[in-house]
Amino acid sequence: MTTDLASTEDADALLAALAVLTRQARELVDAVVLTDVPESEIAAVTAELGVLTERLRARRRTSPQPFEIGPDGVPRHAGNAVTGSANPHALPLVVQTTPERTARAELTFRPTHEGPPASVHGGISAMILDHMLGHAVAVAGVAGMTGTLTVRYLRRVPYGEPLVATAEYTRSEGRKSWSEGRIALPDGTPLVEATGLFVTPRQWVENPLPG
Ligand SMILES: CCCCCCCC/C=C\CCCCCCCC(=O)SCCNC(=O)CCNC(=O)[C@H](O)C(C)(C)COP(=O)(O)OP(=O)(O)OC[C@H]1O[C@@H](n2cnc3c(N)ncnc32)[C@H](O)[C@@H]1OP(=O)(O)O
Repeated sequence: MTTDLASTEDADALLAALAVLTRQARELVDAVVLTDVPESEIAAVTAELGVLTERLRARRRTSPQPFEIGPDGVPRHAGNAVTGSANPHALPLVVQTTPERTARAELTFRPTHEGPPASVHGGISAMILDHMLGHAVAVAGVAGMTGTLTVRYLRRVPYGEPLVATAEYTRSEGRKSWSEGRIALPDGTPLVEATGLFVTPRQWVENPLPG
């Protein structure tokens, strides 16, 4: 059955409960990646998880929680793959808009993000930078879809250590806007740098994102 739960239950209470479930699901993913229990225990846990998965499937949405303007006036997207409080796949990345209207996020990758041994997968770093660069153009008032993302990997990205991601809008030409950003150590040493070109779809020009 497909049901829009938000229309039948208090939306904020539902989102809060989903956020708790999502954090637990991330714990589960981390536990799966690092578990060293014997095969029989793996099989037993798998069976229990199958039952729990079916309980969640009892009522299904047609798509993840939507992009919307929250009660505090700040845009939120609980279903987003990078920032979503209701998406276990999300880090989640918590992006701040600085007074200078740049994007800043403190983040710590986990073992589940491993690519090369003991390092974060390059695609994961690119995903985080895509979002940071997109946030930077959005808060500059020229939100767009990623057209081109150029990533330069300077140093291995560790997991389990606090890092800082920043991005800023640089310029626009018509519906094309550019931003640049980086993931760095807390002392500012850059690990990965990126430049992005974002294209504002024609229909968004009339109806831009708030910011
Ligand atoms: C107080 C606090 C406030 C807080 C506010 C917070 C707000 C923050 C909110 C939210 C942040 C969200 C951050 C999200 C970040 C993640 C974004 C993604 O991952 S997006 C998914 C991946 N990208 C796609 O799926 C695109 C798929 N492609 C398309 O949809 C189209 O191709 C699109 C829109 C990119 C272009 O389509 P057309 O029809 O508009 O393009 P045409 O009219 O042909 O071109 C316009 C110009 O752009 C160039 N162009 C088009 N596509 C290009 C491309 N791929 N690369 C380079 N140039 C391109 C063209 O050459 C043309 O340039 P010429 O005007 O001639 O100079």
